Amino acid sequence: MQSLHLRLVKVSLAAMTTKKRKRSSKLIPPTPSTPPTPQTQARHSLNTAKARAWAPLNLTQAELSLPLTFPTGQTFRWKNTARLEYTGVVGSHLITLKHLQNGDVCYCLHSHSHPEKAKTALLDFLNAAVSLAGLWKAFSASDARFAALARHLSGARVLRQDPFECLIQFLCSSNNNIARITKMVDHVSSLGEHVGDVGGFQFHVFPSLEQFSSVSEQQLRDAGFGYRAKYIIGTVNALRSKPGGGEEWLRSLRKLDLPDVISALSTLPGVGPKVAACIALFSLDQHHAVPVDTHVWRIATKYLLPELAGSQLTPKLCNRVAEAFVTKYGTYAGWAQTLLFIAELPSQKAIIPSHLWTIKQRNPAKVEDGEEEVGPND
Ligand SMILES: Nc1nc2[nH]c(O)nc2c(=O)[nH]1
Repeated sequence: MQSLHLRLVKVSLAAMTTKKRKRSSKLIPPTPSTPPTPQTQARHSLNTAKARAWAPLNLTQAELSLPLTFPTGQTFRWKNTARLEYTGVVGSHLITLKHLQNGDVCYCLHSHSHPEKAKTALLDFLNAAVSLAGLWKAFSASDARFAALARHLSGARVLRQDPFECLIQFLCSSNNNIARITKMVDHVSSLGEHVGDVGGFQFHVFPSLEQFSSVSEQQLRDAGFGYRAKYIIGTVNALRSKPGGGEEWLRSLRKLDLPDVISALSTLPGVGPKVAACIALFSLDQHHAVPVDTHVWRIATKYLLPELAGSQLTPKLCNRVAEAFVTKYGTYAGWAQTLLFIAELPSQKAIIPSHLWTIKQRNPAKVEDGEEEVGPND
């Protein structure tokens, strides 16, 4: 478990290059939405760091590693609130998860209301019904490199996020790095109801589509969102025009087949094939969705489709890569992609033997570029 902690420290340091700090500081800190009410204040005092009530979750570290699941690019809402502890909001429930000495995960609710509902929502959010160890055994049997990486990155799980929350986060993610995306997501999150503070972080329920309507493109631009402001507001407007409600429309995509899900998401401003695949995988039960960007292309041309090395990545080749992943790993190919993607993050390099690295040396010019997409520069 010690090595997991070291890794976390590395994640924070990786986000602190001078240039990135300069760019990040352009983002105006979010204004708190509603001041704490007597109810929320009472809620905070229910579970102070000293008097927390922890309960087991029946997930071992091989099923869920918090440091490999939360700060590695699929959600930007969970905070590292203490050593081997992460806190976030699922629905309206403020929850802290932590690893015990033996690696098992336990949880603590910061409110006494609806504990059963909160636990059910948490298990759903964690995709707990899917056996990660079982999947990885199968992936490892068909791929020796996957097997070698899996030994070092045990417990990197795919989440089942709220689709609207996932969509807005990935609109913030385009050409962006984890530190800056997190600031943007914190900013918009502050539009939602404040549910508590833990470890010095403020937590909010993710704002509803209706709450997003109170923000203008200019306000987001002024807050440092750049061109993403237009996409967020355009998407909010497109969703608001859906008969029956935009959040319901998004949730209904869970019942469709992957190509229809990608087509539907692609009608929203700012959603291209990669962002659509991330939303499909991380919130819409599309376990074989495979996000393809330059980082995944590099992995694919080195290990899966060497005959394509040297070609230019086109939308057609993106599909070819996704198909190659499905051929190799099957109906949960997106879960395999997640491990291979995480293995590329520099924050993981300290724990992965160098013979397993795809990139042997980082390109200093790209490291300087704080706009680089989530991936090997994070
Ligand atoms: N597991 C993955 N996480 C991601 N975050 C992000 O921006 N892209 C990816 C990805 O391809 N896989």
